[in-house]
Amino acid sequence: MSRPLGYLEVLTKPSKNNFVSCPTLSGLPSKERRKDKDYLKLVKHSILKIGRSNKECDFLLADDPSISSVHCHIWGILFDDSSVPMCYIKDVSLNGTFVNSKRLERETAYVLNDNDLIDLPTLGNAVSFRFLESLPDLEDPEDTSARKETPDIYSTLNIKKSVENKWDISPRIIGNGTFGNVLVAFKKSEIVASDVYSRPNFAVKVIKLRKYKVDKEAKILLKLNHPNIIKIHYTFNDLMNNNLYIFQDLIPGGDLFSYLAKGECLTAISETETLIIVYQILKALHYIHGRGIVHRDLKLDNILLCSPEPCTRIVLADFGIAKDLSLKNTRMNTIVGTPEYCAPEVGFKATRSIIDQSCSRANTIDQSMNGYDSKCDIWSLGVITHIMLTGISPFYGDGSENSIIQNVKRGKLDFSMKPWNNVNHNAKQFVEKLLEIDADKRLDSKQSFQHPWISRYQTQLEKIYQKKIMSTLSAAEIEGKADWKRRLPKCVSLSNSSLIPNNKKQRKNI
Ligand SMILES: Nc1ncnc2c1ncn2[C@@H]1O[C@H](COP(=O)(O)OP(=O)(O)OP(=O)(O)O)[C@@H](O)[C@H]1O
Repeated sequence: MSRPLGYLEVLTKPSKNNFVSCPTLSGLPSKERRKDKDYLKLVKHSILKIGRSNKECDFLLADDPSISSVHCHIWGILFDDSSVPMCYIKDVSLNGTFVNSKRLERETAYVLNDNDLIDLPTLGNAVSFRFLESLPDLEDPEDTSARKETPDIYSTLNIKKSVENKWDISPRIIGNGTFGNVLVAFKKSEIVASDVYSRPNFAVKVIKLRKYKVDKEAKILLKLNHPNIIKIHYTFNDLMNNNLYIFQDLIPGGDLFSYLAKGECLTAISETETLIIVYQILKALHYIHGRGIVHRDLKLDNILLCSPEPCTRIVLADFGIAKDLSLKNTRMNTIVGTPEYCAPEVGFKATRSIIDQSCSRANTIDQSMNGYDSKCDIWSLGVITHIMLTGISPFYGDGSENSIIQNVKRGKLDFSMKPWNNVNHNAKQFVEKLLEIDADKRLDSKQSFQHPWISRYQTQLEKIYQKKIMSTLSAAEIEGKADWKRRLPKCVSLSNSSLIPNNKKQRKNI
């Protein structure tokens, strides 16, 4: 059973009806009672919902009309088993959710820190929770000696606490990869600007720059502006320490790999959920390929979710080895990427010199001599789609590079495997067309949209896309364009004065 990623101590005296079990948490130990206190557990990638609707919420506040049917979402993300969980809160209400007396921007996720106080304004007594990273030691609650010493991340990673007096970097690591660490960051100007509102969170990727290498990732990202591509706000090159800082949106739902990972293996998701993700990745690929940019490292880990649930907005990240061909329209030759997702024409470092002319991929050799183009991203999308539909990585074998190479050489997909049983014929054909060894015959991003698996549902997919994107972009980004206010939950609106945090200092400032 997965360990809790955090706890909510219920500070408001609960009435006997206000805790309900919910479908996402059913069967899991979602509540714990200790010394007369109730603690709600945050379970990996399950969203805990608080509000008035007994159909949708895990914690029910049915008696108070100022609470929205779903008032706020709280969830935890675990990057991997060795990392510290990240927990987030998002307000989706009319009357607001407050953390440490500051109101949260609606539809925007915020990182929760140990001991944060969460208040929901009501007509009667405020409803309050305390967020805890772990449960207090009940034997001796005052004893802090057992608590973990947090290492000094700044000196361990050799990174700055503050950049150019514009950005603060928190010691919280969201994730890490081969090239860098990603941490939570804040814009300094937001401290003054958001006197009442809580400060928005950003992410900063800190990459060790190899000498004489330019910051290609930042340069490419700065050119792009698309809802399914990570948005960057600022970059800073620390020449003294050879570090590049890329400040970007924080995408709070974790990556697709963690989303699919249950226990020891990856699990399949429904065809509809897969379709919605594939549609968004295709939008992003169509956008970048049209501008001469090739990602070259498309994989589950580089696809981020705005929240850990079906139908969410997804965002392509990690343009660390992306290539910009817009200035010089050539093909590429460098062998890069992750073998499991790597198109045959890109080649594998281990075999480029000894590739066997007699293998069924003879044409691949010519292609690899001629270089490769943006279709390498389409192959990777084929691998990703295969995994989402079946939980199986098509060429993974025993995971070694040799085994992957052998499997890619054979290029055979096995649709007789059980997980394919309930998958629609069009979906299988789509995967086949993306995992076509001959890159010339492989679909490109435009043709992929025209494949029956996608085109048949185009209207519905576009509707879901517009709705989901509108609801997950922050209010500021969609201001003036959206009708999101009309879609607010039906509940009693508190007067403006009731929205002021119940805190003297705050009142003075207003
Ligand atoms: N903007 C972001 N918001 C939230 N999480 C992020 C963000 N950027 C990256 N991450 C998390 O950090 C992880 C590592 O980031 P990234 O892939 O950019 O690093 P990398 O060193 O280039 O990785 P790789 O080894 O895949 O090349 C991602 O898998 C993701 O879980």
